[in-house]
Amino acid sequence: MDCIKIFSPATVANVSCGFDVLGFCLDHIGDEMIIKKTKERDIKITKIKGANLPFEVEKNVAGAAALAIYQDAKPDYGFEIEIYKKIKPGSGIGSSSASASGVVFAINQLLGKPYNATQLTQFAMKGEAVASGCEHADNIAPALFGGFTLVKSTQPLEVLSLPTPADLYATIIHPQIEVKTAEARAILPKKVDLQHAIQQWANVGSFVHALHTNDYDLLSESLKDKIVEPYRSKLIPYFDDVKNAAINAGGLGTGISGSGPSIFTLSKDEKTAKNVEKAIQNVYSKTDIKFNTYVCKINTEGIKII
Ligand SMILES: Nc1ncnc2c1ncn2[C@@H]1O[C@H](COP(=O)(O)OP(=O)(O)OP(=O)(O)O)[C@@H](O)[C@H]1O
Ligand SMILES: N[C@@H](CCO)C(=O)O
Repeated sequence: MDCIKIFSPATVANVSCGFDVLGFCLDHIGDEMIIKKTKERDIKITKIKGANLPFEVEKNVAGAAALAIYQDAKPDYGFEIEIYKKIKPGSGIGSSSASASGVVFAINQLLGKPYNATQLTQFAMKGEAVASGCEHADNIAPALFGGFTLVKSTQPLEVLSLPTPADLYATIIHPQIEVKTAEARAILPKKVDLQHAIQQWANVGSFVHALHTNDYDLLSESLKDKIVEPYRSKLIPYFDDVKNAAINAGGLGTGISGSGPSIFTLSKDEKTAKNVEKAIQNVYSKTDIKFNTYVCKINTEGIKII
């Protein structure tokens, strides 16, 4: 195989209680990428459509991730990358991660699949660091593994695949403002209150248990964030109104998607997820902020060849 076209999905990181460790993968929202083998032994980005992003390999997360896997594999050929961006950079639904994880998935296929998903996550993290200034994997892991994931540790990297309850849906609202991950990380406190930490790790444990037991009530009770949301919600206009509207419409829980500004709500069926969509559209349609909404099933497959 000399050329491959892939779909690289959007993802929701943090999932309220699991800052930097929990994430899940969305269906139908995602970027497309075409990667070709070339005779020249280097990495080139030849086309970017849909967003104004750097073509310099080291400055583009796709380029930086591609370099990481390329320098490890040392093939006697190179790769050209075409990026068709559908996920707006700075949206909070894993735009940078879609590029980083998509490119390493595609190059691995062209190399004959020598690497496993954990090794690919490690390479993609080098790309994610270009966007956010630190190597976190909570968007990359769900894109590469599919479904819900928990990043148990980054050094050494260990990713756990969690079960996905069959009827779970996500509603996303993306207000058209940009929140850069690097900036949303910079406003966070370096130390946390012990009482808040106790509640937070109880919620992470409960959330993981709820996924294993299909316990939607427990899942709903665990979707809380005492540590990060109080700081970041200030960057997202009408966040509390969206949260109240989503819960009143039957959503299980609402939180900031990744570093925002997108907001996610989990629901226990598609009908409720669509009612949540209407309710949150109603909040933003009364303002002058442009927005998009999506209702997605949880994507258990992750990145796929198209
Ligand atoms: N291929 C790429 N795709 C997306 N963003 C890129 C890419 N290459 C470089 N960037 C830069 O990364 C930043 C966007 O990444 P950032 O992590 O801030 O947003 P996000 O991925 O949408 O958010 P989140 O990680 O919270 O879901 C922008 O500054 C953008 O210019
Ligand atoms: N865990 C990351 C996800 C965004 O890339 C954060 O919230 O900063």
